Amino acid sequence: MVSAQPVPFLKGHGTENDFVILPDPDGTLEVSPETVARLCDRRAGIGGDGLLRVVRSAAHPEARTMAGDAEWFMDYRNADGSVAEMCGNGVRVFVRYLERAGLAKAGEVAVATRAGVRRTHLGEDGGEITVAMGPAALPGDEVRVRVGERDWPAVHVGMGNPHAVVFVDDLAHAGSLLDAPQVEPAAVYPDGVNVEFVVDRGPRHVALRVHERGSGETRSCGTGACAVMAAAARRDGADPVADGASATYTVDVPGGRLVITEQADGEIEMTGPAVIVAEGSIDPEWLHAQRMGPEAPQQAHW
Ligand SMILES: N[C@@H](CCC[C@H](N)C(=O)O)C(=O)O
Repeated sequence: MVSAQPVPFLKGHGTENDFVILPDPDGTLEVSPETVARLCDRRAGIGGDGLLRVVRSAAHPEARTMAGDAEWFMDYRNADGSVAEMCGNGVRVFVRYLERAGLAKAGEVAVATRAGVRRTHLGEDGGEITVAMGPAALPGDEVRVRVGERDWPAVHVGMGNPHAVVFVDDLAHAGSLLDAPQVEPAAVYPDGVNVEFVVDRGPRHVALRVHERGSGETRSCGTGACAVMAAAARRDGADPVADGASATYTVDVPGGRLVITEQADGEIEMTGPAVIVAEGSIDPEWLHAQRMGPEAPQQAHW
């Protein structure tokens, strides 16, 4: 189906991790990886680190089983069009969109994701949003990360999506991050990996740079900040689950600050901002043109 009507979109960010938001309540838009990449292109499209399609859980085959717990499904795509399980900053921006559209009210808002249902707390005042991100998985694999001549041991952390956390002396040692860091053994991450470089700023206070799978270096990564918190706590001799005591870390990212608490039951809670910056419509002719290469099917959809 070619949409003849302008297609509504919004643009938002959380600690400058920015997203194109595509409301599609009934799940009627088929958004190809190529179209996502064009929409996220900062010169030829709208621009973003990723895309958040807002679909009713009941209307999406991957989310139907979660519909009883969460009315809305965050169909997240990276800027290159690839699909990811979870996006921490994205969930906050997604909830901000639901609030703005009158689809959610202050209080507890559940969101279905490919990593499962995530519960969020939305305040009355448009302030920060807290997300229960689930527990971190720390399988203990021996992993190394290399950038140019430097290489470091890394901590494998799962936050619904895969991470390698590297503690470095200086964030500049991560280099330009124009290319993905080399992570070995590659077999630990069959679907690719997000890599966080971390320095200490003070007691339970760290800063990071991140290279995201499918998006390159970004100004923030919410799941990455949670992975960093879990790895930093264990490095510092704290294990909230074993200790029976929560631990809170401040995580500075290039685009702002996130506060992460791991509760004694292992749940990791992330608090941070979420902002909608623009609202508009996509020209249907431009969209259609994205599908008109030599490979384009007769019945184009987007
Ligand atoms: N920026 C996101 C993570 C987005 C997905 C990631 N690039 C992946 O492929 O796993 C966040 O805030 O968590």
